[in-house]
This record gives sequence, C-alpha cells and structure tokens, in this order.
Amino acid sequence: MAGSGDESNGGTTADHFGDAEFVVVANRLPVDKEVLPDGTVNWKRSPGGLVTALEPILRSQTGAWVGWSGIADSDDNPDIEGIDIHAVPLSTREIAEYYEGFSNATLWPLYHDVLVKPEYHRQWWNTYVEVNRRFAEETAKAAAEGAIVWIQDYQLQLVPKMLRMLRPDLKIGFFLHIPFPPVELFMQLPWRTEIVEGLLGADLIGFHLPGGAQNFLFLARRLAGQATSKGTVGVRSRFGVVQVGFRTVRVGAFPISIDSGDLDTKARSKEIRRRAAEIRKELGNPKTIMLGVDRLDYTKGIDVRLEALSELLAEKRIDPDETVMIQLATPSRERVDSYVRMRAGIEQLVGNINGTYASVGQPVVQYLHRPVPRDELIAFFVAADVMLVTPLRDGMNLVAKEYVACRSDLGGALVLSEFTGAAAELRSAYQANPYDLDGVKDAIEAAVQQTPEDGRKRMRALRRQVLAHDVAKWAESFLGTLASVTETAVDPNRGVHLVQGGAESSDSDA
Ligand SMILES: O=P(O)(O)OC[C@H]1O[C@H](O[C@H]2O[C@H](CO)[C@@H](O)[C@H](O)[C@H]2O)[C@H](O)[C@@H](O)[C@@H]1O
Ligand SMILES: Cc1cn([C@@H]2O[C@H](COP(=O)(O)OP(=O)(O)O)[C@@H](O)[C@H]2O)c(=O)[nH]c1=O
Repeated sequence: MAGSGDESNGGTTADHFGDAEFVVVANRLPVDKEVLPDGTVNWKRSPGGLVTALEPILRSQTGAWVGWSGIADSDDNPDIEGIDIHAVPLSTREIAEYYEGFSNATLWPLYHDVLVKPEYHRQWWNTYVEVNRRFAEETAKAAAEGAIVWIQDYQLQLVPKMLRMLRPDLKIGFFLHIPFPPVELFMQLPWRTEIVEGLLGADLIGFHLPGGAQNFLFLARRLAGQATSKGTVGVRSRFGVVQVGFRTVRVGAFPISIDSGDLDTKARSKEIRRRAAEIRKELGNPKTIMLGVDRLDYTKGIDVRLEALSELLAEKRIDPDETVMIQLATPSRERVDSYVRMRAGIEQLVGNINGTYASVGQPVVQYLHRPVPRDELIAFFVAADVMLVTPLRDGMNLVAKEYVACRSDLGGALVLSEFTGAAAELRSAYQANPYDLDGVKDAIEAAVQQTPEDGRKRMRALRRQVLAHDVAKWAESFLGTLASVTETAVDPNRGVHLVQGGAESSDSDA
C-alpha cells in the first residue's frame, strides 16, 4: 500500500505525501536560472516547445512542477505565480552524463533517425538511472494521495516505473515529445528493455503520432514480453493496450498544439502590427521576407533551407535585391559535440550566401544566435511572407502552428517538412521532403510566387486546424483518457484482441 513505510517503497510514508493533486514532471522547470555577472539571479523562460505547451496548462489548474533549473548545483525554487515549483538539483557531472550525454548524445539522435551517430556509454546510462530515481523521489514527495502525475519526455523514461514502486496510489501518465523510433533503430540501444519496462510503469503513454504508438506496442510485446493489442492506433481514439499483470496500460496518439487563441489575439494587437511593419521597414521593405525560427539543432534542417536558398539564388529563381531571410536560432545544448559542429556549418553557409549575394548594408540572410522574446517573435511571424520549417525529423514543431495562429490576415505561406509531426495536420502547407533539395526549392519558389487567392485559401484551411486543436484540447484529451483508466485487466468481451508477447514474437508482427 502507498505510504505504508515499507522500505521497498523507498521509505515514503503517508506523512510525506505532498499537497499537489496534479504534478507535471519534466527535465526542465518552465524557467531557467541565470546568474548575472554582478551575482544577481534572473529567471528566464526555458527554451523549447515543451515549456511553451505545458506552462498555460499548469497555470490553469493548481499544481506542482518538478524539474531542473538549467544550471549546476542549484536547488532554488523560483516563485512562479500559480505553480508550486520543486527543483531537482543536478551536479556538473550529472549534467554532463545524464543531460548532455545519455539524453542528448544517446537518446536524442537515436530517436531522430540516427541523424548523428548515437553514443553508448555505460557510465552515462548509470547516471541516467540515478537522476531518474531522484526525479521519482521528488515527485513522490510532492504528490498528494491519489494525485495525477504527468511525466514528460525522453529524459525521464524510467520515472513511471520507479514512481509506481514508490507510490502505487498515483495515476501516472507519460508523454513523449519526440518521435519514437522504429524497431530497427530502437534495438541498437543496450538498455532497450529497461526503457520499455520503465515506460510501462505508466497508466497511459502518449505519443504525437499513431506511428510512434504502434512502434512502442510492438516493442512492448517483443522486449517486455507483454500481451498487447495489435490494430492501428487512432488520433485521440482507438487506444492500444498493453496488459502488465493486472494493470492495463493505454497507449495513444495525442498531437500537441499551442495556445492558438491567445496567439491569435496577440498577433492582432496594434503594438504587434506596428512592430511587424517596423521590422519590414528596418529590413529595407523587401518584396519577400522569409523566416526560420528554431533551437539551433541538427534535427531542424536549418542547413537544408540555407542550401535551398543558395541554389535558388544561383539559379536566379530568387532575386537577392528583393529577398531577405531571417534565421532566429536559440542557442541549444552548446557543450554537445554534434551541436558545436553543426553551428559552425550553419554559420559558414550564412557567410557564403552573404559573401556571394549581399550588397553593402543589405545582407540576404540575417542570422541571430540568441533567444528572441515572445512578443518580438510574434511580430516576426506577422511580418514574414514565407515561413521555412524544414526539419529532417521533428516530434511536432510548434513553430509551424504558431506562424499559422498569427496570420488572421490570411497572408503568408508555410513551407513544411514532411518529417515533422505537424505535417500530419497541416496538409495545406507547401510540404516537401527535406532530403530532396529540388523538392524543397520548388516548395519555396511556389510559396514565394503564390497568388493571394491561393494563399488565403491555404491559410484559411491551416487556421481552421490550428484554432480548433489547441493545447487545451491536447491536455484535455490526454488527461481525460488518463482519468478514465481503471486498474482492471482488459475485458476480452470489449472487442480488444490481445497478442501474446515474448522474444519469440516474429518481426512480421510489426
Ligand atoms: O530542454 P532543451 O534540451 O533545451 O530542449 C528544448 C526542448 O526540446 C524538445 O522539444 C520537443 O517538444 C516539442 C513540444 O512537444 C515538440 O514540438 C518538438 O518537436 C520536440 O523537439 C524536447 O523534446 C524537450 O524535452 C526540450 O525541453
Ligand atoms: C527560436 C525561439 C523559439 N521560441 C519558442 O520555442 C518553441 C519551440 O518549439 P518547437 O516545438 O518548434 O521545437 P523544440 O521544442 O525547440 O524542439 C516555440 O514555442 C517557439 O516560439 C522562443 O520563444 N524564442 C526563440 O527565440
């Protein structure tokens, strides 16, 4: 029983239960700690889409957030209105081995199509296990009896099982924000069974797309030897199931989104419109403003769009006197080798394009390597004629949805990689395969040359999708499904056919 004081439960007792009825557990807190040169502390918004998506949800219901502050050895709990913060301190070694190492040099590339070679180090794995345990223990302290706990992302895949052992009274959900790879890639991981079993500690496991859910079901059968359902998984429907003893784990697809109503309102404001007009003027009133907005990550295909632009300029399909491309690139994971190499490559490409096509005082590519404040970003979205979103692989890509939400004027055009989660929903974008440079060039050219009528038609369809499926709907569908999960085994009379698991399951089950 939870809170029994049984040492096998990590010693958690009823006296130590927390107050929070709803707990978000994520590698990062919603704010990052920054120590300024004069020693004063500043808390700034954390980078990335996970925080963008979760912050409004937690503000709308009283709850706790368990996470890391972004710097070494800090257990400061910043004061954030409406959110009870529980910081998990990480040492310099843990940051190197758990965050930069196992999370971002092993799992991140493995889950993103092995775009760079994943590194497998036993010491990184050991530290990943240690840190996951600390997150589980801190969560066990924060959660009230019977609370709902929502664990986020690849950095914390062992927490569901660890937390269940500490606190079997909790209802546990897990959501993966990045793609879940196909079996052929996942099988590389020396700790593949531990990861699958870690996730199976949850009551509900969510992915952005049905494909990720189906990959997971196959691996649960094959690696954890559990019986699973076999049919296709739907979007927010037709959930898969894994039978783990008496527990039934649901597996589903819940595409994440943004606070589209809020962005729509902000983008219509006078201040943002004024700033958008000012940006265009500052750029010399070019005919076409192209925009890229990304963390500086090799998955984002920033090099793809720069190479496409370079060839379009060389072929005179784009006029350098009429075009400006702005690339906003937030610094990310700057001590991981693959990120250091990628940054150098991208900055070289920017230099080459400007060296060849810029005039004095009029660069073709304007590149900012720093985070851009939210309102300024919205003004860029409003100003941009063509939004370039060209990842080689991306779990969702919220930037694509944000651009659409900001275009109540029905202006602008979205060029979108087929290999983003967003591509499954944003069908009216100019979609392209980022590995097919000619295809990307054609998509950019078509977006630049679209007629106003075609542009309006496409943007109307895109907006219908983004405004109807916002982040509140994402959270409601996930948390609603989690709330409905019961402890009982699957009733075979309810039409769910389970396939027995085990190493002997053949690949043709996939
Ligand atoms: O925390 P960092 O290492 O600085 O990285 C930032 C976040 O990047 C990833 O974001 C993902 O989540 C988005 C929202 O679901 C999704 O749209 C995007 O495709 C993903 O890449 C990462 O998954 C987060 O854990 C990081 O915090
Ligand atoms: C460059 C930049 C971005 N943002 C915001 O960050 C997120 C990015 O989310 P996405 O899903 O597209 O990708 P990752 O999670 O990074 O993999 C989005 O909400 C951007 O608006 C920002 O606030 N400031 C920036 O400079």
